[in-house]
Amino acid sequence: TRSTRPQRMLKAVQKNATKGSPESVISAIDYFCKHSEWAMNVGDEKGSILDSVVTEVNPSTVLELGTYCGYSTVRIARLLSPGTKFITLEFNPANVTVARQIIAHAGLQDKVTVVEGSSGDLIPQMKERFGITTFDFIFLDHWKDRYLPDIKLFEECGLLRKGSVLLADNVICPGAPEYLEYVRNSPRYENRYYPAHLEYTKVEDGLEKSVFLG
Ligand SMILES: O=C(CSCCNC(=O)c1cc(-c2ccc(F)cc2)cc(O)c1O)c1ccc(O)c(O)c1
Ligand SMILES: [Mg+2]
Repeated sequence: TRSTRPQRMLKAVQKNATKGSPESVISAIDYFCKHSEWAMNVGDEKGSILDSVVTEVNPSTVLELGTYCGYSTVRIARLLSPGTKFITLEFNPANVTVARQIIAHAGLQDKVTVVEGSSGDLIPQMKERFGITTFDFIFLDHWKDRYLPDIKLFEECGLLRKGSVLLADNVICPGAPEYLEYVRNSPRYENRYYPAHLEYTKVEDGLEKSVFLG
């Protein structure tokens, strides 16, 4: 049967990227998406903004929602200090399989734990299953209609501390209007919008950074 787009992306990484080099894995995926097939990775423009926020926060605990093929997972993991606890959640088991191989090709398999399941089920298990008390940095890039229920879940589960940073992809396209309204109208968050474009296109998109004030 016909291969899937994530499987073709993995083949492109295995063919064109140097094993153990996160930068070459990132470049190979961006090249594939620009010249072969568009895919919903955060991409190079928004990826550079992600890099700058991760570097600024220098987190000890990180959660990513929406691994997909592991592109942003590799971008984040390559910047983390040794000993950082990094967990990424993916709903689709086929994507988990591809992501683990792309992360391994980058040599970053020891830096991150890829967990299969839905965020709604897994977020309440973070403390007991992974020994997390709070997250310093959270990257939201999964279903756009899950951003709002999941940020409320973080609050209810006590997974945020004063200064925790949340960065949300696609707040314009496909859009997360209810999430934006919530964080921008809540006195508990300080927000900043980073204008950019939908990965590999000229379509308007952007990232919203929200700092929890406690
Ligand atoms: O897609 C999902 C939900 S998780 C991925 C969320 N991410 C997105 O949806 C997402 C989408 C776009 C985007 C797509 C089409 C456009 F025309 C414009 C933008 C861009 C992004 O950067 C994104 O992050 C899923 C569900 C069940 C499964 O079985 C599975 O394999 C996958
Ligand atoms: Mg996205």
